[in-house]
Amino acid sequence: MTTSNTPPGDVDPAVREELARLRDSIDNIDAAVVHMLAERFKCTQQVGHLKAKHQLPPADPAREARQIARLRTLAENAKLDPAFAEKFLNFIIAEVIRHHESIAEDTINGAAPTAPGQTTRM
Ligand SMILES: O=C(O)C(=O)C[C@]1(C(=O)O)C=C[C@@H](O)C=C1
Repeated sequence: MTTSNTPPGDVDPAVREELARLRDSIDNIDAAVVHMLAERFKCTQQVGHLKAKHQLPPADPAREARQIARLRTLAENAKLDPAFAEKFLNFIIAEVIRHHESIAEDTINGAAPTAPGQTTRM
């Protein structure tokens, strides 16, 4: 593997162009990921309110196990490391559970509800 630190000015223009093209795609994908995550959190906020209202536990390990199994299969089919997919889902779900707990606490304390998309109160 070459690890030489070529100064930016010395890079072949064709290489520079290809890098810029790939980075444009990466930026588009990152934007899509952010928008999809925002939509997912809008759904989970509603789940959090529903669970709090009906005194359901924030976490549902059986549902998580099904999600992980499904995502690992999707990842394998998409040639994505299933262990990474599982870690990523667990990371997101941990944040969701934190939100659910906070909504449940606020519901018990009669705090003002958070606005859609807002995860913490001002
Ligand atoms: O489906 C639920 O019950 C949720 O609360 C959503 C969600 C998720 O983010 O997908 C989060 C926590 C649960 O442990 C399982 C799944």
